[in-house]
Amino acid sequence: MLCESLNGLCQTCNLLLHGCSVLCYGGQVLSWKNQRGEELLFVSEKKLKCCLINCHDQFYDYGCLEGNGFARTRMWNAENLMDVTDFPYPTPDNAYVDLILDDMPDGFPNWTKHRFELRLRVILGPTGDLTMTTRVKNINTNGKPFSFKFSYHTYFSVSNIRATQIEGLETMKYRDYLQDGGRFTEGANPISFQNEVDRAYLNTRDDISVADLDRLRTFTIHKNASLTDIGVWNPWEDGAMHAADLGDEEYRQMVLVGAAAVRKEVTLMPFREWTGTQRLSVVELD
Ligand SMILES: O=P(O)(O)OC[C@H]1O[C@@H](O)[C@H](O)[C@@H](O)[C@@H]1O
Repeated sequence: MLCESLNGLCQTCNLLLHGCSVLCYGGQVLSWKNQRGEELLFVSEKKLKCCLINCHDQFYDYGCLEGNGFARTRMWNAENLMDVTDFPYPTPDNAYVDLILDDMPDGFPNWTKHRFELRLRVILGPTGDLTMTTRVKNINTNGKPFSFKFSYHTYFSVSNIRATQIEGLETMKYRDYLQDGGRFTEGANPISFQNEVDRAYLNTRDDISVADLDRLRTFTIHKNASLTDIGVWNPWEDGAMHAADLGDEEYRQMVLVGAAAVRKEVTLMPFREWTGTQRLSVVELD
């Protein structure tokens, strides 16, 4: 692992020299490349914030908290996790980095009673697979449980959103955040994109694919059982024009598909922990 300063502001940790780079700001994976050195993740040219795998918790119960959680806008620290517990154990042919966020978030009046520890391990495997495991631990000393929801925001780079399909979510139930979170059932075909999509597919299978039909590239997300759901988002033209952190045309080159636990809140008693793992792999035909 090699750590360096980026713009004097944020520390990045590079896993191997070419494969992957992780940003301490927000606990985000900034770059994941294939063997030809091509970037597989989407990075907005407009702002750093819209980069890639955005690991964060959503503490929905607490209305005053930032939308989409606070972990993504906090500085995490690189710190090796000594007790491995449920974390995938790094082997000699893996490269990995451990990040921690355990500060009390300031300015969240309804959250001040709770102390938590968030850890993220990012592993780059010998075949280029990228595994992220997040552990949330309740370290309250006041005997109180807390509840949260969680999602990985994985921004895949695609050549053309109109030639992008998601496979594995057919016939699944989903919440549509563009229709007040209403529940619907997906049709029998792979998902394609003709306009804005902002959904959480519920209780999905564990392997979901994102096919870039123009580039003959297929990403697969493999998730563990504690991540029951899959979030899918593309803001389309109007949404991109109104998003402060996305260029007007950038919606064409990205799709957010990430493992999540949003159907039900996770409730943790003091000193209990929860882990959620997603592994990304890519297959290219040319
Ligand atoms: O910019 P972020 O935090 O990655 O979020 C992008 C989108 O992610 C989706 O999952 C949310 O439902 C949207 O509301 C949100 O705008």
